[in-house]
Amino acid sequence: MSNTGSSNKGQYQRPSSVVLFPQQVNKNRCAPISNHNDTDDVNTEVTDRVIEEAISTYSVHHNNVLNNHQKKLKPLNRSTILPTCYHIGGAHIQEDLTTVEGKNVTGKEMIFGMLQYIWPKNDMVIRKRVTLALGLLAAAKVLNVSVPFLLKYAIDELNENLGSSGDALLTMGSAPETVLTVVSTLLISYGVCRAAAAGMNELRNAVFASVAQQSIRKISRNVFLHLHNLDLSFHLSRQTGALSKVIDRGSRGINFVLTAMVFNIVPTLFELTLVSTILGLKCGYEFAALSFGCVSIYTAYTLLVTQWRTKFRLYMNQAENEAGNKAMDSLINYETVKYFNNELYEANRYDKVLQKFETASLKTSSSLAVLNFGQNIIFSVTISAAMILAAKQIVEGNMTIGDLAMVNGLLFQLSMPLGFLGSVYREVRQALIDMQSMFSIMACDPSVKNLENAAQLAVTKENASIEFRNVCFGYQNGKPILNNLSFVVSPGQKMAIVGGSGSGKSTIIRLLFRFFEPTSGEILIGGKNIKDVDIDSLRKSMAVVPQDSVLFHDTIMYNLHYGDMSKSESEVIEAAKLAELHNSVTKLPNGYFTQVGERGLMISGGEKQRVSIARAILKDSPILIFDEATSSLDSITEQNILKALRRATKDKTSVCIAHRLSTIKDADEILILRNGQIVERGNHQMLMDNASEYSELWNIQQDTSEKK
Ligand SMILES: Nc1ncnc2c1ncn2[C@@H]1O[C@H](COP(=O)(O)OP(=O)(O)OP(=O)(O)O)[C@@H](O)[C@H]1O
Ligand SMILES: N[C@@H](CCC(=O)N[C@@H](CS)C(=O)NCC(=O)O)C(=O)O
Repeated sequence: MSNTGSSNKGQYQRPSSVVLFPQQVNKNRCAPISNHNDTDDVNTEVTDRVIEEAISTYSVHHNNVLNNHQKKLKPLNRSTILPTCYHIGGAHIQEDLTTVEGKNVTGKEMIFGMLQYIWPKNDMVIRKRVTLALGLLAAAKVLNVSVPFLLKYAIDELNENLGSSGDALLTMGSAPETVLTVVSTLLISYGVCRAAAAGMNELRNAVFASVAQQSIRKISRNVFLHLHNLDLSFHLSRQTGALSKVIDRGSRGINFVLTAMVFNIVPTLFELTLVSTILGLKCGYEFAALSFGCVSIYTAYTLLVTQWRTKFRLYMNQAENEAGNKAMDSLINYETVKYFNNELYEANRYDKVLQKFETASLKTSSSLAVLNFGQNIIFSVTISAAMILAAKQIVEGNMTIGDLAMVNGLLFQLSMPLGFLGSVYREVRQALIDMQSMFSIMACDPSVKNLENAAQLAVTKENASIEFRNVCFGYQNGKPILNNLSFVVSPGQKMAIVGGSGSGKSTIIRLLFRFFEPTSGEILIGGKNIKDVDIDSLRKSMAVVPQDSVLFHDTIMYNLHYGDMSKSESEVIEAAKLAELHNSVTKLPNGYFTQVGERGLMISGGEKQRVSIARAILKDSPILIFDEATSSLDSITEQNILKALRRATKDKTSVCIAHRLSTIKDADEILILRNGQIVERGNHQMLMDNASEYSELWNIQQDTSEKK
């Protein structure tokens, strides 16, 4: 069994902040749907990090067989973890997340999934908020539409009461003071309505922000929990970094779609209907047709141009990622670059990608200019045409000058939310793709799951037996790993498993923990087939010291406490003493509150392994499993640990996987495994008495240690 624990040291550590592009700092906000707040990107990074770490700790714990190259986390480029519309100029374009694809999800399922969060069954507070936000939205739109009306009335009032010379003193109707009072009131109302509409929009944002944030939180939590409930095989076959991106983007996608719907698409449609109806009723059907026609042409033009220019953004994002990776790779290889005097070469290589970025970026901005200019022309032509029509009606005596101002105001206001249509379209499309990835993971079912009404496994020291009955297993069809394996470990006994690399030792542990199901045969614990019992209770009955001790990026105390969060600090320290860790920890600058660093890289391999042992001791389960528990220890520590292990395993059933035979000499039974089959079995003395493979191995190891 190879020890991959120490090799973690060579793994890539993501730099905390490498800002390679100044643009990445200049976040772009989509004004009409700006419910991100300034802390969003920081939070995203933190959430991303926490999720990635938790999942990677999970997969690394159980993923000893994957080689280090596969296990390396793909470095996250900063831009890929920024929320939507914080990316350079707006959307990110879908990267290849095929590694995390799950089941196919229909649009209906996605809408239903989304509604569960925005209109939750048992949360009246959220429902009230959504209703209030919609009410505010309708009120704001009505107020907005009334603004041009107030202007119209003010102009008409002035116009009707002024003399033809325009001299205010030569009023034709009411007294000048009265006219002024009426006009002032109308114009003050104009200002109040404008301000009130803006105020209601802000209030609506504030009311809905909490719904959106709560749904993001709930979704992220649910997906996270779901990921933990999925099979080990799911995690082994997927990239952890990509998984965390799926959660992040998917939940943000939902937020984006909701926000775009509630704040942009639906209100704009509402306003369009309102404006067209008013224009139709008040000014005639030509005006209604004009506004409808304008919006239709505008929409078609925007969608077409947006589709055409999306490829420039794709090139830009690709070049950005490439440049980020090149710079990162070059900086990681800092020493190598120096050894070979290749600084200029590296800079030129980097510059080539920057050139690509520059070209794509220029195309993006010039195509944006085309889009914006075209959109502007469509509205300008419409407004001009509408005013010419109005002027004609005024001349014919069917409309007033106030009506002309009203038509202008209504159409101008309509153009405002439509100014972001292209971005909203692009972002919503992207959000739907992101949501699809997330919902399809949510639709993945774990293949190992509890039977309905599965019984709790109640294992005590007295009945803590383990039995493998004719167990066969293979990870892939046609490649058997365990071959008709049978053995029994009685309560309180210590069994050892010895065998070459790849002989299937760790697989036995994975089957015991029910990370996989045997192809045939049965596994019994405490006399119960583990297939029939509750998985949680099964895993509670065993404590494991894994081959690869990966720690959480927290303090030693936190990592030890992880064995059993319900235990007190003094019990944690007691466990650390039993695992011969206490003395090493007290020598550290912050003692138990020393940070262990990402994946525990800041403490030694031996210390990490003792943390694992201590937390297994803390878990205090009737069955203890050691997968090469002493592999990272020097001989002196090993002796101490062995003492500790003997103490820990006293009265407990234990299974020890070991390469160093000295560590399992006292086992009640030793199994020698080859190609998933037991080739020799017996206790140390019995095996030594025969001319066994074990005795040969023992002698070789004794010779080696004597030579040392
Ligand atoms: N998830 C997996 N998918 C496919 N094959 C796997 C998987 N995990 C392990 N294997 C293969 O199964 C075989 C047994 O693996 P296992 O980890 O049980 O060996 P081991 O005896 O513990 O080896 P080592 O001493 O090197 O840890 C190996 O050939 C390994 O490549
Ligand atoms: N009027 C255009 C552009 C709107 C706009 O300015 N969008 C912001 C993002 S919310 C932006 O920076 N876009 C850059 C781009 O589209 O390249 C449209 O309808 O899409």
